[in-house]
Formats: sequence, C-alpha cells, structure tokens
Amino acid sequence: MSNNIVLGKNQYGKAENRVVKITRDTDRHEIEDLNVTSQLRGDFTAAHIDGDNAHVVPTDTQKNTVFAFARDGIGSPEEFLIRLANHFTGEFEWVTGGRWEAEQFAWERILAGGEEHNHSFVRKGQEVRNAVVTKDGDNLYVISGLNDLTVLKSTQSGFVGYPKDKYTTLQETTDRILATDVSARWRYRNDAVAEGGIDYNATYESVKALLLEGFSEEYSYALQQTLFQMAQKVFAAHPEIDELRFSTPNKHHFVVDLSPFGLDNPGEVFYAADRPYGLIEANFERETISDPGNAWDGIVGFC
Ligand SMILES: O=c1[nH]c(=O)c2[nH]c(=O)[nH]c2[nH]1
Repeated sequence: MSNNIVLGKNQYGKAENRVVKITRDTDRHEIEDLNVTSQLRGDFTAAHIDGDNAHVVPTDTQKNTVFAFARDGIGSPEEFLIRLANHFTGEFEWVTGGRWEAEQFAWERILAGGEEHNHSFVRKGQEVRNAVVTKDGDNLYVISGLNDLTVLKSTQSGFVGYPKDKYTTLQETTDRILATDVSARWRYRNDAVAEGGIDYNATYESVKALLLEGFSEEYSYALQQTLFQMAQKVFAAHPEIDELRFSTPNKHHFVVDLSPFGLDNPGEVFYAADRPYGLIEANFERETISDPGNAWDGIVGFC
C-alpha cells in the first residue's frame, strides 16, 4: 500500500457575499438583494501540495469582484453569475471553471396611503403571525403579533447627534439604509376582548399595514424614533389595542468602498452585514391601560 496521495476534486472561493444594490437615478429607487457564492476550479495543485499560491486568486478578491460588478447593476442573478464566471475564467488562464450560486431575496414596495412607496420596501411573504390567549379565572387576555416582517428604507434615514467618546468611530450620516425584521406584539383591551366582536383577522391586516406605513412615511432619525411613529399609527387607528411591544434588529448596510477598483459608490452598493446588529426594543402603551394580568408571561424576546 502506498501512502502517496494525490489531490482530487477541489474548489474554493468566498461564500455568501450579501450584496444589496440600490438604483437611485430617480426618486423611485430600485432594490436588488443577493447572496452570492463564488468558487473557482482549475489548476490549484501547487497551492495544495507545495504551498505555492501563485494561482490562488484570493477569496477576498472574489468578494471584491462581486461588489464591484454590482456597481453596474445586477439585472438577473443568472446574468450576474454568468458575468462572474466569464470574468474569472477569462482573466486567469488556470481557472478553467467554477461554481457561482446566488439566492435572491424578493422585495416589494410598501403601500403607504394606497400608493406604492418610492424607497420603502418589504420582503415578500416573510412574516409569521402569532397569537397568545391567556385565561386566568374570569379574565381573558389576547396578545397578537408577528415576527420577521423584513423592511428596508433605502433613503430618508440618518443617525446624528449621538454622544462621542474615545471608542466612537461611527460617522454621522443623514442618508443611510434602515433595515430591520420587525417583531411586534400587541395586547387588546380587556373589555374589548370580553365583549367579543373583534375581527382579529382584519385587525391583524390593519396593524401590519399601519406598521409598514409608519416605517415608510417619515424621515427616520433613529430606529427608536421610527418605532414610535409606527406605534402612533396603530394606537390612533385601534382603540381596542392598549399595548404594543417591539423587538427590532438594526440590520446594518455598509457602503462598500469601490475606489480601489476605480469606481465611485454614491450610496448604491452595500454590504449587508448579518452580525453584529443593533438590537432596538421598545414597549409603548396608552397612558391608562387595562390590567395586563399575567398576559405577557412566557412571551420571550421583548424587554
Ligand atoms: O437607529 C439607530 N439607533 C441606534 O441606537 C444606533 N446606534 C448605532 O450605532 N447606530 C444606530 N442607529
């Protein structure tokens, strides 16, 4: 038996490049959102056997290429991946092939006041509705909610005026992407629940629409303030709701520096980081509310 080994199939690259392209030539922005994996195949024997990297196009370069190509627009995932495939195999003669894969996240415009919004979007078909009913003696409590209502504003959001200390590196901005997965729970007033007659399906659809409108309509000075604007809408339209709680990750989108590739980036190509994320939680309630009793017990994920 020989212990000599030979290299078999291999490929390498950068996985899950989360690239968000905003096209903002007009006030009506377009969004394209992909998760791109690039893997090269070819003659990489020397890298594995001899530690010679002369053929190893860095995974970092593959990542940069994904972001740089997004500057020209994505079009369709298929066309974007074909462009990457042709680029890597055309540019480096020992790269004879590869595998390029993308997931595309679909967004639709938020309807605010019946109109499609220019720069506020909601991820398609994502949220999960939930409900908790508690009965304690004669008391009946109803809490409704949703998770993972993913929304994004491609402009009309900023973050300025915060305290700075020696650990602060964040630059103030008056134009950034604001994105979050909304988790919200709302509690119905006890007497409204006891009387019966609440149309829970209709109220769910209405609250969801109001949350989306509240997210879209105004300039956002912080996610905290946007939550308040969303809550105001719900409380104004639904006297039968006493309390509303939010837990919302601030899903950071960083403008990619394309200058090393001779490209500008006027807020069009973003790296969508998945962690760490800001975590913004806030509860809102009417000044006078019905007694919540033990209705919130066991509902985790809110402060
Ligand atoms: O909307 C925001 N709220 C914050 O509390 C915060 N902190 C931060 O670094 N960025 C942001 N953005």
